[in-house]
Amino acid sequence: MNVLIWFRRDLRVTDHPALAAAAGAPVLPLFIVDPAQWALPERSARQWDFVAETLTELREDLRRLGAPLAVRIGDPVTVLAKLCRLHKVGRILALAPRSAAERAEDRRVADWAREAGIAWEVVAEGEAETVALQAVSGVEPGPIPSARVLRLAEDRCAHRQAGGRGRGLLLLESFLGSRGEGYRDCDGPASGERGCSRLSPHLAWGALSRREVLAAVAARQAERPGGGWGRSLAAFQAALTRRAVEVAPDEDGDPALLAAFAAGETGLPFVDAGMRYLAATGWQTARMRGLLAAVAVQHLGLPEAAAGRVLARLSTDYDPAIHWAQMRRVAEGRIANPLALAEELDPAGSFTRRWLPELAPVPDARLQAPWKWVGAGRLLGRRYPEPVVDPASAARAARDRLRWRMAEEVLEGLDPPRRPGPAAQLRLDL
Ligand SMILES: Cc1cc2nc3c(=O)[nH]c(=O)nc-3n(C[C@H](O)[C@H](O)[C@H](O)COP(=O)(O)OP(=O)(O)OC[C@H]3O[C@@H](n4cnc5c(N)ncnc54)[C@H](O)[C@@H]3O)c2cc1C
Repeated sequence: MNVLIWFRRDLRVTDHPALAAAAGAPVLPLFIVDPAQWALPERSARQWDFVAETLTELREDLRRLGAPLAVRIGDPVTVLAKLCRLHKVGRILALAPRSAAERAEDRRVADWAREAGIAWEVVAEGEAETVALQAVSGVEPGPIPSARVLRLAEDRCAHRQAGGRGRGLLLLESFLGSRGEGYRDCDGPASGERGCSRLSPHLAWGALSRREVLAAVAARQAERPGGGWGRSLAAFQAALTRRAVEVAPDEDGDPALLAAFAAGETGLPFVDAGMRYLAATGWQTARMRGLLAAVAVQHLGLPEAAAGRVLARLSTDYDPAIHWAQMRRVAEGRIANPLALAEELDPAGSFTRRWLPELAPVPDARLQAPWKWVGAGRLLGRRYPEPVVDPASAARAARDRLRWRMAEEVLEGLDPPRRPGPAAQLRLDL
């Protein structure tokens, strides 16, 4: 019986139990580009470009094993139905879904498959041997579409990470070989660029499996059990095994504030520098993402969903299963202090100055609060915006809102928002 392997956020041939389960039968490996998913506001061309590069490499890896990847554009059920009919497929295998949207899609596929008399199996992630494949004959691989073909808006990201498993493996090697030693203390926006693993887009799209990265970490731990390496590897392991739960986005917010936040034009220099860095690279450290999300939700009062969509669209590694859980954690967490955090993470101001060249005339002492500078009148509202909120009173208002919300939830008999425990806490300052 011909077997179709449906690739989704598992773009690899190693550690792929669904591929291994199909061994012996003719297989049709498939990736479906669903235009409805790619039209969502949290999706962007930078994400697709990364995926397209990863698919190109996956196609080559699968071709070497014996069955190249087919790529089709369309609604998943329609595409699957057509391919099953054309190529006499009787069984479809896929790895388990990770997000609510994927789980909903799986329910639709299961209903259709039952009606159509096709076996539909979801296989759990895990270790698996890479096996030689026999291709279903007569399948046109089909082009991997460009972002333009998918009608994704133009999206300049000058320093985007390149896709492909090979790139991911190189990052893993350099991280475990040298870059990772100071990982535990690398949460500033400048040090994090080199000191973090930068594996997130590769993990988000499954070009590397979490299991194989954890196995490589364990091997390194055996070589370097203590000291800086020991602490950093333990912290990295904790990040990799953090639970990812999706919280569905639902609301919109004040369009002017949202636009200022998205453009890095809030008038709060460290926040704007962080947003402009994210826009230019598609990546940020966890601590900076926490600050950006916190300022958006707490100080600017933007709904979690609207702020989350802006951050998601700019992130090459957007992963719904991680992203919305983190947004919720930040929204319910401690109130951030962007000025204090700027002082801690960018004490010399070099990161802020690099991404906000218009602040060149502002002296160091006023860099993070240019409205207090005597020359502010020549700069603010002209080359750089006035702050859209006063950080201190916005923080007080956010604290009051959070207290009210907790009180209301207790009155309604619900659990108050859980505060993260010390180990998991985003280190945002009060
Ligand atoms: C508001 C907010 C939104 C976020 N959205 C995303 C997202 O869409 N995609 C994403 O991959 N990460 C997201 N994160 C988590 C984290 O910021 C990134 O994983 C990290 O910055 C990616 O860089 P890295 O690969 O160098 O991470 P490293 O620090 O080297 O960590 C290694 C891997 O561990 C995993 N990881 C790290 N932190 C977390 C976490 N808190 N929860 C679950 N897994 C984690 C990631 O897969 C990451 O690649 C978000 C964090 C916040 C605060």
